[in-house]
Amino acid sequence: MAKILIAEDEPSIRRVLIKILSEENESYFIEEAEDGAVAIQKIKSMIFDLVLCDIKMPKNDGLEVLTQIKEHQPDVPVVMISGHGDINTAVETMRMGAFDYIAKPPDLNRLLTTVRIALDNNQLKTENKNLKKKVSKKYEMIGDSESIHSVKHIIDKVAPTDARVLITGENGTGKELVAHWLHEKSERVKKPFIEINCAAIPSELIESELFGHVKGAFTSANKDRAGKFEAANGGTIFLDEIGDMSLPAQAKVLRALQENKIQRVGSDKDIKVDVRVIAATNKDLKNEISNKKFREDLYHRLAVILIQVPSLNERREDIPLLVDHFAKTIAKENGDAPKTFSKSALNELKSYNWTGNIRELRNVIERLHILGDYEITKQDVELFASK
Ligand SMILES: Nc1ncnc2c1ncn2[C@@H]1O[C@H](COP(=O)(O)OP(=O)(O)OP(=O)(O)O)[C@@H](O)[C@H]1O
Repeated sequence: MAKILIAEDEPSIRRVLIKILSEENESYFIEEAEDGAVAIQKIKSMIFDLVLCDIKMPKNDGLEVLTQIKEHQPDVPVVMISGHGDINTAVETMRMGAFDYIAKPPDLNRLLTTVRIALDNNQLKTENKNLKKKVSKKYEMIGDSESIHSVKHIIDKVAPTDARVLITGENGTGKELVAHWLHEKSERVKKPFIEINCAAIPSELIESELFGHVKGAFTSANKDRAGKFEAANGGTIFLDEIGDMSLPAQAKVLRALQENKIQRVGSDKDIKVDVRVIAATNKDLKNEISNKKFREDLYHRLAVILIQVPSLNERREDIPLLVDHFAKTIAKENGDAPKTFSKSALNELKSYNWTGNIRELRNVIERLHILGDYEITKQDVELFASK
């Protein structure tokens, strides 16, 4: 249900506007203000999705109302209503942040189109904001240990540069989280962050996945297709599980890194790309190099900056914080009130020998939440963690 404020001193025009809008959509909730002062008072006490605002009004004019809206509800779209001779002022209000203006007497079609666009725009903005909030919550990096602080410190130092980063660490230690923050804190943030799990893609498909292909390059290539490198142009590509990439694909990635150019599979045309590369692996790449499974030259190209993400066991002091974080998020996901673990329960969780994978800790908290068991013993932890 959209909440609309109509600020207009001429009763006949106010009536027409209310009629048009109510007929357009019965669910619109419409508030009226007969002068600028009433409009300002309503703006201070209610949240609106749209304001239609006359320019000439007694007490406070449309410009003053607009200024107040920008101060109290900066995101709400404001459509100004201008009479004869107000056109210059109407244009001025656009500079002040008005969404649009319509002339008096209001033309039905123009009014409805403007209202629809303004409301859609507003909804999109709100959805975007919520999405952003969700994304940053999802990527929260919890921890106060020295090791996690040093990871955060490197992220802050390295993120704004274009340096390539190799992130190492056991499964589920938070490598993806680190890659995400390197992008988020860089100037590339408004451009794409493209992730590719090299272990999950069959080796015969990885080249086409990374670099795209042209029609006819192979049997199922029935049209030209861009790959992830092109999709990430201007942004960041995150090559997760790079240690599992085939040698031919490694050779192609190496060329892309050396020359900032790629070729789609089946084409010899170079395509310039500007992509920052971040890679991650849980493998010991030095070992893989000795075993001829990973190219040494590629390693050196990738590992300009090395970030070693500590495993959970190396930062046990963070366990109570993580437990609290997971208990809260799991409770929220289930629509329950968050509960807290006792000190002795936390100590049991802290002293358990985890695999290092943070997901394991989260799973245990989830099981305990489902059972409503927040008072746990060593045996409980062992039982739940080993499941
Ligand atoms: N410091 C942290 N604070 C809160 N959650 C974390 C932290 N580190 C990791 N996580 C969570 O643990 C899970 C595993 O993290 P992530 O996927 O980043 O690990 P990974 O090392 O990339 O895993 P994999 O090796 O399986 O690719 C995710 O749900 C992530 O949100």
